[in-house]
Amino acid sequence: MIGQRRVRLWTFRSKLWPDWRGLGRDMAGRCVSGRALIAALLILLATVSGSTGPSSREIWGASRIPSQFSEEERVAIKEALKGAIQIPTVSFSHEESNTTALAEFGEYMRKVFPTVFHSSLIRHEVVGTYSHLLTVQGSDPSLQPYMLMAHFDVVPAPEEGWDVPPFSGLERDGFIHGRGTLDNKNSVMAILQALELLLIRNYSPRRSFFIALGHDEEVSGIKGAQKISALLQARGVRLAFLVDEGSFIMEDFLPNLKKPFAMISVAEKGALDLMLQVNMTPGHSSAPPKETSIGILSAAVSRLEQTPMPNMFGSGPLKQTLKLLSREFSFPTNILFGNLWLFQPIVSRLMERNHITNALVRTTTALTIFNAGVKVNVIPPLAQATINFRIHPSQTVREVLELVKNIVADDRVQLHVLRSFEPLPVSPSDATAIGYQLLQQTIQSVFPEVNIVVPGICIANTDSRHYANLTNGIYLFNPVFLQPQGFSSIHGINEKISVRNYENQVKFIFELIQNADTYKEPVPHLHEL
Ligand SMILES: CCCCCCCC/C=C\CCCCCCCC(=O)N[C@@H](Cc1c[nH]c2ccccc12)C(=O)O
Ligand SMILES: [Zn+2]
Ligand SMILES: [Zn+2]
Repeated sequence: MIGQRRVRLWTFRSKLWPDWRGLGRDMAGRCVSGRALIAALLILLATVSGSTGPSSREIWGASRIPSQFSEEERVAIKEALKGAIQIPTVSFSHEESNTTALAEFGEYMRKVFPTVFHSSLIRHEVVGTYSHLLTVQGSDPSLQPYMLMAHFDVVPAPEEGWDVPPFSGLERDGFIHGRGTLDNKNSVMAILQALELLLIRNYSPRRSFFIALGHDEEVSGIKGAQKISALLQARGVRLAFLVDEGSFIMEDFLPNLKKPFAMISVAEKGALDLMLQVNMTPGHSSAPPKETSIGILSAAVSRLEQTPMPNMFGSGPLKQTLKLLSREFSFPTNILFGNLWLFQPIVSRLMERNHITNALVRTTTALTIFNAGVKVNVIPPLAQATINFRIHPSQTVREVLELVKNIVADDRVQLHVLRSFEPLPVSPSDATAIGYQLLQQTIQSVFPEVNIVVPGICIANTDSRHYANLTNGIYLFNPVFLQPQGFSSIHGINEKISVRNYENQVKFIFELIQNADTYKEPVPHLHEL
């Protein structure tokens, strides 16, 4: 079976080792004939054909299907994404979504990926009316399954400000434009596309895996991801790891760092939606009281905005992120990041300077809704404001509430928790963490220009939290290069993905699935007593 031939290449390579160090010499150091040398090289080439770089050859060591796609396939790959963008699968609110489009998207996937949806290895279920669960049956039941996740609902996209209509899927200057090209139809389509291409090449996976495609992630995944998770739990499924959106290959996010780095988020912030409310006696605006509901509420809200939550730098995965990144910087940042035991106070302040890095070091406070008043000459009785806090992995909902009470410090301001959830536990990123290791190795082989892979924090929330009951290995990573401008386009205007980025995303998943099948647990290091 293709992909199942297990060749311990490193053993093979170590046998050839003397020749590798001194090409053209045999094990005794004598010169070997040109023909013998060519023969050895040919055997070696045949064995590793299809691997994408030296690192993948060394690590995976099995015969593989190369992630090379024909011209015709490359056209089909991008056209499939364009078609997906044209279906306006908008989640407007918890109550309202474009259900016609959600259903159409299901039909579209079946049409574009016929091999996936007709494969005898794959069980397809529609969950929560519009979400999709695919169970891909591997040949080796001793291997623990994993899950690839994505969502196909999108946030609304009014046309104002867009260079091209947001649901056109137009290709211009090497980019496919439209809502969902980064968040997150790219992942839905890339996962299915990679599997389609593998199946067409008769690949049959060894390790079982699930593909979970949510239809309501943008409104928190209660009807989709949560239901899929419950279904899997009822079936007794435990996952080795899962991969979802939430982080990228970052470019130009940190001053003085020009080289891209891949950030795999291993932690996701918690959240607290808090409504502040002030009730006062209504009256005629011609004789206003000294303080009104609006004034009292505004002052409280302003105090919250002006008093940032504590800087938590030093606890959580960020220290490790910067430590690993330090060698990518030049002087003096390399010294600062590399010696946090000494420079932590300075670095933690530096991180606060930019709104994105600030979100990595603390619980953020975002004033998002404000309501009061109905008429210009009426003092309103009621004023309400809603604040969205994103909770740092080292804090809890209770701690944030306590801090809020102390900052507001006014009994006339009532606090109502609309919704809250704790940060997700930090997933492992050590040498034994299969999900992290697989992602890291696949990044290194598919993107040789990316020097470094670091664990990070996801500052937003994803559907993955619904699966925390099934695994402790939750990894958030999209194999796509992202610049700050691209980050602003997510939920903003002019969201787009380059054709090259998208092709590489397909290639990445094509490789990842194969790597998951050949992954070897690291041998535990034995210490001498
Ligand atoms: C030193 C490193 C510097 C690197 C900087 C990092 C920059 C961050 C770059 C990218 C982050 C992108 C995050 C994308 C994921 C977006 C997911 C999303 O938009 N979620 C929404 C909706 C949502 C989903 N589940 C829930 C649950 C509860 C509330 C909302 C949601 C969101 O978070 O609001
Ligand atoms: Zn998303
Ligand atoms: Zn989103």
